Amino acid sequence: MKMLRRMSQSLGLCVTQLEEIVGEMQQTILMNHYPPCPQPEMAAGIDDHTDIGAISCLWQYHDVIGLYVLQEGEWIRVTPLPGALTIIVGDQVQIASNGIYKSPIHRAVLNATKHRVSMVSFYYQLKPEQVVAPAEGLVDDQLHPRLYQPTRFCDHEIASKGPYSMSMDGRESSHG
Ligand SMILES: O=C(O)CCC(=O)C(=O)O
Ligand SMILES: [Fe+2]
Repeated sequence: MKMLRRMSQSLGLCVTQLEEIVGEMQQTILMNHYPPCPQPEMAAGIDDHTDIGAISCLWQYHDVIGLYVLQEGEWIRVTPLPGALTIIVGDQVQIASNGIYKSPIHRAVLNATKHRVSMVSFYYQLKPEQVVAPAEGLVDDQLHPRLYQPTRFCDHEIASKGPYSMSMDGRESSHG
């Protein structure tokens, strides 16, 4: 996957290293429909979570805001741009990059008056027993201690209690 190759290079790793660590991937496409709700704060869209796979590519209908990302304790709106995809780093890339790339906590909320549609393409391990660990070149004893032990994708999935995760920062999923 081209994106993982560029990310690998940006970390100073060899071009295919992230792909090798993450392993062979499969893709699942999910369509989300959020009906309008006069009191959006009273309804659940998709609760706070991180995506457990490697990378998610999100398309959202450009007219309706609904995706928020948690950054330094604040929920930041992700404004959809016509024709653009939003790329969400998943837990596996956070592990492989030893925490340099962050798998952001995000949520989707309902709109008071408009329908919202989004489509997500999740890329994640084909083999559930694939072991993912931080790239050796990103770990050293002084400045960059190992943040994650080698973890099988299936164990991470169980720890996350399903396809959505809150296990990266020790919080539990309230989703699903
Ligand atoms: O609908 C959205 O904008 C986000 C959906 C999402 O985060 C997900 O399905 O994992
Ligand atoms: Fe998500």
